Amino acid sequence: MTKKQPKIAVFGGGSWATAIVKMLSENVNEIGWYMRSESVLDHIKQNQHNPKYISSVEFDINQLFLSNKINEMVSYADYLIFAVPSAFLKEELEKLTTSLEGKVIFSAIKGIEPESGLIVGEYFHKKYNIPYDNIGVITGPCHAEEVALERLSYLTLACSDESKAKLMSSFLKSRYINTKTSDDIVGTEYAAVLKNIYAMAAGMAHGLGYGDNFQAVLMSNAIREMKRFIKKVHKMKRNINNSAYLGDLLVTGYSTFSRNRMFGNMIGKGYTVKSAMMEMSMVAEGYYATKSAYKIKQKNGAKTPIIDTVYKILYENKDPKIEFLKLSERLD
Ligand SMILES: NC(=O)C1=CN([C@@H]2O[C@H](COP(=O)(O)OP(=O)(O)OC[C@H]3O[C@@H](n4cnc5c(N)ncnc54)[C@H](O)[C@@H]3O)[C@@H](O)[C@H]2O)C=CC1
Ligand SMILES: O=C(CO)COP(=O)(O)O
Repeated sequence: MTKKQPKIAVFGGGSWATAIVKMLSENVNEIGWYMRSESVLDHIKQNQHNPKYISSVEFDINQLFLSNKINEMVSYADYLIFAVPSAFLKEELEKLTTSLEGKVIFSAIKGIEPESGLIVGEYFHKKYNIPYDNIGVITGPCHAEEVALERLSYLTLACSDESKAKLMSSFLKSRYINTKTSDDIVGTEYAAVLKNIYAMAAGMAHGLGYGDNFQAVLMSNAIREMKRFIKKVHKMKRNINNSAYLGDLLVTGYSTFSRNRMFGNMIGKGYTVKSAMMEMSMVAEGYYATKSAYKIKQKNGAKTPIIDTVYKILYENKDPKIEFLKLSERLD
């Protein structure tokens, strides 16, 4: 007798949730997809694509179980993938009346829940009593736009229970998606959060007129800073040069698809935080992450000149030009 395949659902209606549903649709017969907007769901049902995010991706509606009722979707699924921006996670989860007991939660969110200052895995563990063996992370250098184009991409699936990481890997792997598993759920999550801050720094530098030579030094310093930071929060043997850490830093720091880089670029060019936010139709997680990461590093004493610089510019209204001059003297 073949083992029953667990039911899987994606929570979120943005670019990344849409890309994840696409990747799953290569392997999974029925995928649950929750998002808040009923009108977007109706549009998907009628037109087979998400009207707002990576709308070039076409879905086979027969493969989708669509709902804007979060409790209905939680009851339906065994494996829950969250791809809601971190700033809205708490608000979404507060709608839950259905228990999360026994569910396996994978976070595809690359951010820190702002109110608690916790990475998403820790948030589910501490606030919803989910055991760490039932928590996983979907990460890696991967932009939703390139998934839509079916350009070869690599994901890392992290979970302390290797069988769950492998199962998630089998759901996502395809002709254009390669997967790898890891047991570093804390380190991979922090890396995914921090690289957004460094990508904002890269964007700021570009907006200020620094060139490729400077960016290479910035990225080289960023990976060392990331290593120091992660070692303070969760010491274990890891290779920081792996794709989930260095790879994701590089794609976000260099890609024109990166929203964090775009946001930083606007700040470097002289936009205020408010005007840069208004200009963006998508989420730059690094903005929120900077505040949380700065607080964490104040507690653990990690040396983080790049995070400090970005924090001063975004939250203390300091002049990017002056702060980058000071930073440039600290880089090597
Ligand atoms: N876009 C990408 O290539 C990747 C994104 N991620 C991560 O995925 C997460 C989601 O990002 P994207 O899908 O790219 O975002 P997006 O910018 O494409 O979409 C924003 C999403 O936030 C939702 N939203 C806006 N206001 C909301 C509210 N008040 N309550 C609940 N939801 C609200 C929108 O409906 C939309 O679904 C982020 O943590 C991001 O770092 C991770 C890997 C790749
Ligand atoms: O995480 C990402 C790529 O791996 C997406 O980065 P941005 O949110 O900056 O677009």
